[in-house]
Amino acid sequence: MIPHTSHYWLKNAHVPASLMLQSRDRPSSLAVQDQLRLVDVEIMNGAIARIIPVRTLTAFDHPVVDLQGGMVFPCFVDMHTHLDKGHLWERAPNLTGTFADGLETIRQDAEQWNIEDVYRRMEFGVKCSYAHGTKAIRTHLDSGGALAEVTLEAFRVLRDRWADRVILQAVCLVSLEDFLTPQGEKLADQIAEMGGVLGGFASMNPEIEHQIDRTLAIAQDRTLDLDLHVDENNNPNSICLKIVAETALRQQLQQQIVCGHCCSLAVQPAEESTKTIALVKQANIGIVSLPMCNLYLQDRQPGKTPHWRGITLLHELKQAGVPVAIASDNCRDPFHSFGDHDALEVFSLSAKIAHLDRPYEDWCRAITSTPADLMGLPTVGRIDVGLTADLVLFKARRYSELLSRSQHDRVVLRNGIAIDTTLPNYAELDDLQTGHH
Ligand SMILES: Nc1ccnc(=O)[nH]1
Repeated sequence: MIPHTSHYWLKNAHVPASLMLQSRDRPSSLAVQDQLRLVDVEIMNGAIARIIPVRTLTAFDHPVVDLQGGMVFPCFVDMHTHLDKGHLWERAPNLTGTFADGLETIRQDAEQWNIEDVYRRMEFGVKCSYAHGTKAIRTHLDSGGALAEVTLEAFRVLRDRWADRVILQAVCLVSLEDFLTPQGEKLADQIAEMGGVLGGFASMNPEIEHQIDRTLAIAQDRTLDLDLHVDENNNPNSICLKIVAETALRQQLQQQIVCGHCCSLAVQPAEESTKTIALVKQANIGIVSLPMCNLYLQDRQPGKTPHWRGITLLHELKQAGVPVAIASDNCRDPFHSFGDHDALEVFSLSAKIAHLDRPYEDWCRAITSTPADLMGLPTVGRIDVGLTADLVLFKARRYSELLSRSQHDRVVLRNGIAIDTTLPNYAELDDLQTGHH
């Protein structure tokens, strides 16, 4: 379908207005309900050369692909994953599906992790992600004790081998109390050396204020951005997000903070959550929600029907001007039995879980330009003249069509060239599923 030439046109493309800077002054050509613009896009030498309203040109002097109104997205950004844990469900299933058993199952399995095992499972995840149209991925890496040697090294090799296809960012994942110890300081140094992001798991305990204070100070010292797991529970007394925001304001922290999960915000009284959201906005914190994993883990009690959806206050945060992203989180591991690293599936399910369809507005930014900005990648996740032609082309012409099918026949362009979107075969990992146990 895409011509083998470096100069061609994509004609009749429906592009979300909010993903194009230059779209703002042209409301007349929007497909109003879904806020899409119908445009012709000129691709030249791997980049976007021109974007013009349809029927501006009557003749084209280069090959033309007529998309017939199909939607075009920029390549996706998946900003919260756990590639190191991925694809070990068969050897480490979570038999109750609870968060506590997820933690314990991983703790046991990780005793046997080595670089090859972690590398191959991580690369499997990256292959899926790339084939689905993702261009940038941030992964947390379990880094407690000796694990850091394994996960950080496997990550470095993966990042370098995939550098021409996927931008990979690493975040360490330890309990925040580790940052009160010399080992935590050493980990922060390693993260700084590899250009990573400082992360950890915050949960309520008598020392939490001190732990958060120290973690933020360590990041400030090394000019590291932060990406924390906070309040991944349904306990209204879990207020780590609020403490992070207050601490950042008090320290006048300059680094970008992202907080993931923030589930308990949704079960707090409105006067509490409103105050916290205002602090989050003031502290310039970005929020990433993990709707698929939290739907799986939250409110799980064996034999009982779940009552709540596990997501944070996506709408209220966004209305307050807080950058809100959504991401995959865990795939086929003890924290989430499913998942294929498909950002479109994340968006599609999130639209249904969180009602991102009333209206669709600019929610498409939550898997594209918003996480790109939070990851410090201002040219990724949008469609504009001069940017690389990294695009995902769908047959679907409207959101109702886009979000009703898996879109497995999508075309992914990287540098204007269609890539092979074949997914890796699960059998590639068979020898790892039995090797340890
Ligand atoms: N949701 C999660 C929490 C902590 N660790 C994970 O891998 N996933």
